[in-house]
Amino acid sequence: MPFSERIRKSADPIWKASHEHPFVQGIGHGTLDIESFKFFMAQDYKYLIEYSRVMAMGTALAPDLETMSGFAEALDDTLNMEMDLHRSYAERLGISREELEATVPGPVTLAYSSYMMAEAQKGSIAELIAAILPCAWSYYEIGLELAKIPGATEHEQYGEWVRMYASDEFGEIGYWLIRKLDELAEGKTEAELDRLEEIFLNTSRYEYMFWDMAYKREKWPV
Ligand SMILES: Cc1ncc(C[n+]2csc(CCO)c2C)c(N)n1
Repeated sequence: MPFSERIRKSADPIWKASHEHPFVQGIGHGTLDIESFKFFMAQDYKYLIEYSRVMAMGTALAPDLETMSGFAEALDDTLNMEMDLHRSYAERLGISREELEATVPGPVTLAYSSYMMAEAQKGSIAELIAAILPCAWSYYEIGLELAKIPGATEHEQYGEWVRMYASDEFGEIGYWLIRKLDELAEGKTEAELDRLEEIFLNTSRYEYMFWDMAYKREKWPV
């Protein structure tokens, strides 16, 4: 069994909880409170800045040109395609560019992005990929699931979001990371694989927490 299949299986209960979360279902059915969506997009914008730094580290740590170029491409897609979605939604929803950039990261956003960065700084490309993979892979799965709901891709507010994450272009980034991790997993000891699985499970949990904090518009308690 490829390593990606093993970790996807063990993360299944967490991923199911994310798919069923009222925030995710609310996007698909067009019923999500727009204030929660605005909150999410602003927090996500800050998250994506940190995610981009991790991908830049992946570019620097890459052992060969093919891997380097894959990371550089994914980095470009995040900064210039995915974050464009956030910038255009923000404009439409009345959030200025300054406001977007000045968003204070909430507790989950900060914890999630700091954890990814900490794993990336340990220096192994496999750990870095294990940390960022749930992000790219789970959004594609969610995008595809939501796109099956009648009317979801055409919804006035959330249709564009669903179309972007269900797109082949986003799928490709996820599949590329999966292939890389499977290649890197070959020849690793069971203890090393367990460690990669633990990282993958942790960022899968953070993905769930991110949906939940956006739904509740969670702020710092003091
Ligand atoms: C919390 C959070 N998790 C995942 C994504 C989705 N995402 C982030 S980077 C990337 C890969 C290509 O750029 C994808 C699909 C997000 N936006 N926010």
